[in-house]
Amino acid sequence: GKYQLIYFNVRGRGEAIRTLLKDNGIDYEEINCGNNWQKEWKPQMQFGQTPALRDNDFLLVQSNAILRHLARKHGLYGDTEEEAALIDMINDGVEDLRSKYVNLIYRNYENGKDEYIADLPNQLQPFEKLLSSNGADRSGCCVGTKRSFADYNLSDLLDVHVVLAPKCLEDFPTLKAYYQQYLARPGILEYRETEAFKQRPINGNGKQ
Ligand SMILES: N[C@@H](CCC(=O)N[C@@H](CS(=O)(=O)O)C(=O)NCC(=O)O)C(=O)O
Repeated sequence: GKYQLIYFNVRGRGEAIRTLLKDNGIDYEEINCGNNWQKEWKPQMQFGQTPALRDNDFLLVQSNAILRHLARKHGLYGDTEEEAALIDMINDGVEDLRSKYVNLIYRNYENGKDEYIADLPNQLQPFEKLLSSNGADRSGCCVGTKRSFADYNLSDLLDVHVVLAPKCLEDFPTLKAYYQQYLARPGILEYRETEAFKQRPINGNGKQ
């Protein structure tokens, strides 16, 4: 049956999942749990949180577990154990920076934005180095020659940071090219022209 993505109407931790599904032509239904979150949806979730993926009668939460589940099922986890390990390593690095970004947005935006942006080059440098050094064939893959789930998570992370700090990729040519290749992918280009994408806020509190 069709997958269901259960999440709020924000990009947040759901957007990497959406772009993976869209870019790979995997059909899914979007369920907005914001309307009756506390009573109807939260109690169903193993950690009381969302995003959640329903795969027939299998309910999975934790955004990175969802990405990995879809990657295993749809061939987006590299071709070797080493590639899978590098994909995991990069995705965990994405998670580290995403957690810092989420903390800024929801807990420290006014007082922390300038300092966060000043430190952002230090946070992006490891990704620039990784993408430059691992011999990826420059087709927009962070590992090897095939897209992986980490590419959707990293690309969404760059996307939200370009909104927060428009010039943040200027000193990182490899990251910038990687991000532009992502935006140019037919599946992504088409998705970003939909009303569903354009109307969706990046975060739940209107800050970006
Ligand atoms: N580690 C979890 C974090 C999920 C999370 O923090 N979800 C928030 C929404 S969001 O921050 O991802 O937009 C939530 O469910 N909040 C509602 C609640 O906690 O009741 C993941 O990666 O999925």
